Amino acid sequence: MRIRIFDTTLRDGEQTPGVSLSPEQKLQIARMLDELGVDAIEAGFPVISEGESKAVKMIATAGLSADICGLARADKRDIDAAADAGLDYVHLFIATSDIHLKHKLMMDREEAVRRAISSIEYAKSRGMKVEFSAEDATRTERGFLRDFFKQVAEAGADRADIPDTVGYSTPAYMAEITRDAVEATGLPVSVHCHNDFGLAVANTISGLQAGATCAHVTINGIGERAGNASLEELVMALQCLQFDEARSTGIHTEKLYGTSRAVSGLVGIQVQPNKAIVGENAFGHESGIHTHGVLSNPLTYEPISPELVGHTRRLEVGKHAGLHGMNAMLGEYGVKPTAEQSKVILSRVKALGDQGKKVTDVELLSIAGEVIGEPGLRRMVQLSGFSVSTGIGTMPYAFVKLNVDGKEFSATDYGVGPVDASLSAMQKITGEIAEVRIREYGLASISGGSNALCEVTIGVEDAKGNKASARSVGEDIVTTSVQAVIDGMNRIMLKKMLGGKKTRG
Ligand SMILES: CC(=O)SCCNC(=O)CCNC(=O)[C@H](O)C(C)(C)COP(=O)(O)OP(=O)(O)OC[C@H]1O[C@@H](n2cnc3c(N)ncnc32)[C@H](O)[C@@H]1OP(=O)(O)O
Ligand SMILES: CC(C)C(=O)C(=O)O
Ligand SMILES: [Mg+2]
Repeated sequence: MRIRIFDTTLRDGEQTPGVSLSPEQKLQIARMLDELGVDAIEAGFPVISEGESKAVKMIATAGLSADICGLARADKRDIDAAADAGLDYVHLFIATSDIHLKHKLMMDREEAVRRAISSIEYAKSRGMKVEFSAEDATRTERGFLRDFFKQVAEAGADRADIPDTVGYSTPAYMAEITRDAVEATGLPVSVHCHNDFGLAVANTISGLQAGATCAHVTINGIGERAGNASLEELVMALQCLQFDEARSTGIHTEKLYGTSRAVSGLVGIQVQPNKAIVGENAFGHESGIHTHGVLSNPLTYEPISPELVGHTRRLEVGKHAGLHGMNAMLGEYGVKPTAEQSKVILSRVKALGDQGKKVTDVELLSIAGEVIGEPGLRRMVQLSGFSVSTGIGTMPYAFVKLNVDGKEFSATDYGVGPVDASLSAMQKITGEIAEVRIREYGLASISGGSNALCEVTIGVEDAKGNKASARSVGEDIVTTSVQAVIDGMNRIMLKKMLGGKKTRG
């Protein structure tokens, strides 16, 4: 069976506290969603602001293949705003649970039914198709919910949606009320599940198994509070797991990782490393037993291949590493130690791990270089001097001194902030010695408080197109940024130095 993917990244996803997109950014994401192959895009909630209405209009007239929809309360003004934004498909909603009726809408069930019916009739009179949601359906008295949906269908709605507004349902209950809604309406039914108890995807699947044919989802699972069902998790689960009946989607799965990263950048929300399918660690391995298995056959410790979702496999070394994985990593650089040398290298890697340190591949190569007597395998770029000044009413300014293969280089520069000034000064030196430029920079806080740890990820590239990325974690944003660039440079220089050589040792 073909499942319809209704993406609400631009509506519920944008309701994530602190997230706000310009019309141009919304259009950019809508185009990506369209290329990803979603069936419907909830472009926004037109009545909420001028910019939102403009964004919805831009998306509705962009010639995308997906159906474009907008949200509206059971209120004439909202429906007019949706129609005026050029929509021919509106997502109407009204709450049906007693807690929402009594404490939020201050109306009884009969009034909610009347408002639902009149809003559907009005939207239809304005020439729009209607998907109707019974907000907080999962906390609504079951008999009333069934009856409500029946009347929604009789009033002319084209689709019915079951929102688990505060993520309160269990998979079993989602199945029960989905069966009710399908029977009561005879319409195509959607499920819209929130993740407050981490069950959004499980509840969505359960609704689909019980007869729903459409899933409301968001990229990276962003949305109100703990978010919505994640598009990438749902799509891959439907495609790869064992179910009673096969369910497919029109998603081009190889675009999932790229879309996830692009949306993350635009909304300013980092993807957690252990997020299923698209997290940085989703196909990352350090443990020796796992890397050994994966090297022999990736399916030993990966349920699907990373290429299927546009991701890449990554091996790391550290306290949990084993010989097979470590040797494979060294092999990627053409370094082939003897069995005895490997054991020594591994014990030094583990000793660093025991001190709580992360071991990058540059450090691994440097240790290997010392052990096998290959002095070239070391950090060629070292920071030998650094100062930065910043403040209000002054231009941030940085001085950087690098030791590159025994030679000292220094540079100064200004920037919009201390990180920018430092990286511009570094760029002057790296450009001069190796034509290396910084092409990506990302900064995230990984703990709370003013003494939070920050994580910097960078991508660097030389004139010949050699690329490297590096990640650095530290307490100081500026020095951590500088360290990340130095790690990236060392990687590029090692890659260049080892290029072509296949074996050593
Ligand atoms: C579960 C969900 O995700 S629901 C969607 C949530 N999304 C948003 O709220 C988007 C951003 N919202 C906004 O910009 C504003 O809240 C607006 C423009 C929608 C409304 O703003 P305001 O007029 O200032 O009202 P406010 O937000 O304070 O209160 C909500 C009003 O909507 C009413 N309302 C809520 N849901 C519905 C509904 N489905 N149908 C009709 N009215 C509704 C409330 O009763 C309240 O009405 P009142 O002002 O007459 O008391
Ligand atoms: C607007 C509705 C469908 C919603 O987002 C919810 O109830 O979670
Ligand atoms: Mg929602």
